[in-house]
Amino acid sequence: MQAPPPFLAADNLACRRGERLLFKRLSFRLEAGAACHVTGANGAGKTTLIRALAGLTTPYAGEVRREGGLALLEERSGLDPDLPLGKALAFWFGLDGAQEPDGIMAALRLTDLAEVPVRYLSTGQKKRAALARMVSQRAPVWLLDEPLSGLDTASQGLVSALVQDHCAGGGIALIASHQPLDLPAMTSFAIEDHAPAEEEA
Ligand SMILES: Nc1ncnc2c1ncn2[C@@H]1O[C@H](COP(=O)(O)OP(=O)(O)OP(=O)(O)O)[C@@H](O)[C@H]1O
Repeated sequence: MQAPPPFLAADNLACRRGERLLFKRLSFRLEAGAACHVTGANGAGKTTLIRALAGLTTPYAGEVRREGGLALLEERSGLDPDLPLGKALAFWFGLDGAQEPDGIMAALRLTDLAEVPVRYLSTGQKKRAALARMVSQRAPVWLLDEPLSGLDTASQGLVSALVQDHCAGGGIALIASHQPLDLPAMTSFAIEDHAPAEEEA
């Protein structure tokens, strides 16, 4: 039986951190093939939104609904710092049942780094490794928190191409980034547009 088409929806979402209400009345629905860019200044609540969408934090109000598996790219990659990159990724590729681990390594320009311990990798190299892990999960719904940070221009282009391919194949991508993104047919919203009035915050 064919899987139902993926979607990701937020209905009237509100999230707090500590005493502060970060955003409220945030609603959207992303269908198969959609890419959405969430912008916002440091501390505006992008990570909080991503974590709520991933089900890692309980929203203060509202609901998240989703059809389809989820892959999350966040600051922590989960890669063992003491293992060579190839082995650290192979652990996750095994769990994820990745079909083409060599192809994923090559696509993210990691092949030549396979023997380098994860802790020696540069920030950008670690980010590309985390992206490889995410791609290997073959989940239709991608949540990416600051995927461009630490990447040079060429690698930023790589991320855009990956997301574009994913969406062209019927996937969904929600990308939180304070950096500009250039993807065709991408929607976007600023998290500040959902900030509560000062007396509510
Ligand atoms: N455990 C906590 N208790 C209270 N406030 C917190 C907690 N964690 C984060 N915050 C605050 O919540 C706000 C939103 O944080 P969040 O990480 O979602 O922002 P962000 O938009 O992702 O920022 P950045 O672009 O800097 O990563 C920040 O002002 C932060 O200081």
